[in-house]
Amino acid sequence: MSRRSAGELSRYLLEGHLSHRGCINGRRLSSRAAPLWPSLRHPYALRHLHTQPKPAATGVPQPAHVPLRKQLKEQAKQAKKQGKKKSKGDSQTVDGWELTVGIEIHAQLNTSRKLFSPATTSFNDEPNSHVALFDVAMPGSQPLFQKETLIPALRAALALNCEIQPVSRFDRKHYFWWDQPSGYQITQFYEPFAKKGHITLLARDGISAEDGESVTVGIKQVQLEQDTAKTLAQTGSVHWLDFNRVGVPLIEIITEPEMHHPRTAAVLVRKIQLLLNTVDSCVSGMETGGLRADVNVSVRRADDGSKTLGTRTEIKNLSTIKAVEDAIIAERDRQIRELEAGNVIAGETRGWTIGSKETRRLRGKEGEVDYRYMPDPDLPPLVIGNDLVQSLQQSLAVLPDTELDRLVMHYGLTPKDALSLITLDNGSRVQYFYRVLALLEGKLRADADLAELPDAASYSTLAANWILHELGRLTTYKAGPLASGDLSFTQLGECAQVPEEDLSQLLYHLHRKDITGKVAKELLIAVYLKELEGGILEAINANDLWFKEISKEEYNALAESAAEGEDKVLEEFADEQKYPQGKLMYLVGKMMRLGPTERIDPATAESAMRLWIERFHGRQ
Ligand SMILES: Nc1ncnc2c1ncn2[C@@H]1O[C@H](COP(=O)(O)OP(=O)(O)OP(=O)(O)O)[C@@H](O)[C@H]1O
Ligand SMILES: [Mg+2]
Ligand SMILES: [Mg+2]
Repeated sequence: MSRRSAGELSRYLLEGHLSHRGCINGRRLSSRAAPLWPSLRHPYALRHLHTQPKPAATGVPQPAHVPLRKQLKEQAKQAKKQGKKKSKGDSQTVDGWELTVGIEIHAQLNTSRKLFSPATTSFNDEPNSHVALFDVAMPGSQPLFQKETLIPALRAALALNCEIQPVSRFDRKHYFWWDQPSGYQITQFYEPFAKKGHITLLARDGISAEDGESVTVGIKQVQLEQDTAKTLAQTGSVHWLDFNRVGVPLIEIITEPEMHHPRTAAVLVRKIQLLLNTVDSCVSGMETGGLRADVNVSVRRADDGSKTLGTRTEIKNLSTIKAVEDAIIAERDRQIRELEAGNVIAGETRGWTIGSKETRRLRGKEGEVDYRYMPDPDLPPLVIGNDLVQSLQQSLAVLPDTELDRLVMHYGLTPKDALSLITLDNGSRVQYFYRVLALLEGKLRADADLAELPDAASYSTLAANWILHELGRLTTYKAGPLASGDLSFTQLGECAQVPEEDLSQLLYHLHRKDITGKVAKELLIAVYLKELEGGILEAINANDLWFKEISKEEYNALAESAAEGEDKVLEEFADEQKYPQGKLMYLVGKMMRLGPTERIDPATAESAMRLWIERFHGRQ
């Protein structure tokens, strides 16, 4: 259940199980000795650079990032809206046409080194402070493959069910732009390290209803490649360059053209993001620019008997899941309009701006010839031993589908809560859940009052509910003392704002009904605001917050008082098959108001009210 650290697995590799012959005349260049590469601050400094549109756009300027949580919220809102609509109004299909989508995903690997230089990867440090000579194509420098970068890449390929190739090679893909100092990107074109994988998308993942219960999409290949420098546009025609990102290892995941509905394509991107995160291949997702998607779209008439797909256009650099769906819909509709008007579709690269309705042409689609692919003569083949592959396969983290099943079956969570837990905070929230649960379980086990451990679902759902909803509520305040920012979790699931020990102690007393939900919520806020002097127990004792529940007789008397003058409401329960929950809650609410609220347990009050109703109708 818990993750293995990258370091632990790296040690396996460093023991020499990866056959690596090094690079021709490879020279180790210390990252400390790397020169500070000056940013280009003046437009004239760019005079030797092409100003034609950039032909390949793996690392073009970053559009505004939308936090994952916001993306999920937006998606939920949209799904709700779409759920209410009749399928006719849904935009997943167009009568008479078939859509085909294939996706390329570029994801930054979770490594501390660049792909071909010993410079360390860094995204928040001073610009140009992590740059080796090779990264800026300094004459005389040569690539030196950093074998540790292979570990997260292999984990990703295994999670995508790929066949790992024992021998793969690196190629040069040429294009000229200021973010690529050597004039070519080193990638894997002819012989990638992983091929023939697949991923299964399920109805519960949110695929389009037209795809039924599940759809399996082939992964054509996964290849290793370099990222480009980051361009920071300034006013006028000035661009600043940060070479910290140049040479950072990426994987490109290429799917087969096997998706036929926009939402299913968006779900694929989200699921791959979750998968990469779960196996620690990538730590940053779309929300921080660590993962970007290019979508390839074509249409053909539904009655087209031939096996040939329509001409594809490619929309580059989509940075949110919603953008994937929206851009596909817009491009599909544009292509259909063109074809219906008797025009042909030109193979081209197009762009998409968040919030717009139309894709826009960027340039004609560059092909193999434009890129002048050639094997990189400075890099030997990459030879991957089967023992390494097997070890990584065995130590692979539990994949999201299996984890979701377990959260639902064993811990009793709803699929929706289970999915939220797994998805939030790049998978750290579910790790926090396990940490809290382990402590809570320990406390329940040590509880001398309990003859046996309660049903796992009873305390797991309580913990999940608090970790998702009550913790979530803490950070929704825009003003006041609670507006102290988002909760932050480490990758292993530690949370400094609400330490697991405090939350588990709080949940332990809540589960035992030692304290009320209201008191528990106040204690949580106090923990978050760091207002507690000692721990939870000390705070309960010091403020005498223990729940002093009223007696059974008092519950019954309260039920009777609440029912007084409510004959009309009570009649609604005449048919025992129909038990109007809203009316029942109305009566329970009345009980709470009539009695000493802080001494009443709503669940026990509900049972007392039910009993009273049954007696009223002569059924008990
Ligand atoms: N007719 C089609 N309709 C929709 N998608 C297609 C079609 N033909 C190919 N694709 C998809 O286009 C993508 C091609 O990606 P690939 O990386 O192989 O080539 P590329 O786009 O030319 O390269 P790059 O953009 O990396 O320079 C794949 O995801 C594939 O499934
Ligand atoms: Mg590609
Ligand atoms: Mg492409």
